[in-house]
Amino acid sequence: MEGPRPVVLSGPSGTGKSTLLKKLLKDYKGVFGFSLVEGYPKHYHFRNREAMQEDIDTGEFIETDEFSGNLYGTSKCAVQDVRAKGLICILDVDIAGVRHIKESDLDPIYVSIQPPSIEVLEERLRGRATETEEKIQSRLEAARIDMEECNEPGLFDIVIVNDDLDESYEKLQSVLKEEIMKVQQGIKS
Ligand SMILES: Nc1ncnc2c1ncn2[C@@H]1O[C@H](COP(=O)(O)OP(=O)(O)OP(=O)(O)O)[C@@H](O)[C@H]1O
Repeated sequence: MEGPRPVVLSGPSGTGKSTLLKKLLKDYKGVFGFSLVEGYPKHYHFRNREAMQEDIDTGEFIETDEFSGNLYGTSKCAVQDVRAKGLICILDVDIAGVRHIKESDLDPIYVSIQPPSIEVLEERLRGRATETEEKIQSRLEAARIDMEECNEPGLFDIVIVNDDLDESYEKLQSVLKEEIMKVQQGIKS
């Protein structure tokens, strides 16, 4: 397949994925891209519910979610579109999404961002002050599972324990170096 490999960023909520991603987007302008999200019934990229369900059933979607009757998701096709533009497509998915992508032919680089400990994660979630107590508890529960499963052999190319932010960012850049260089060379030529 043409174009740079996509990147899967996974890991518990509050572990620092958005923080690291923001740094990447700032330092490497015009290198990364995001796949469009399609949805029903109220969505900018509107899909007919039956047609979308058919695509979900045949495995065309990497991730879907339904919230208050709104169905939305990311299709493999949308990821390929970003790749065809010569950009590294960023996918922020949970571990179930990672397993699903493994069954596809997307061939991304799999990166897991983990907290140094559950206690530190709790501090970060509380420090962000964006969640209710109930939400914090459910995120911590999901995090415990994620922290265990991320070490499963062959699941991730790299597991970055995000303790020192600069060190984590260095590690992230180094695992993406080859793909970043491909895009930058493409921009120059
Ligand atoms: N290495 C770090 N050391 C200390 N604090 C950090 C570090 N990385 C991120 N943080 C802080 O932790 C909080 C959570 O980070 P962030 O919002 O990036 O997490 P996330 O993984 O993107 O979460 P979500 O999946 O819920 O969007 C933020 O307040 C951020 O500033």
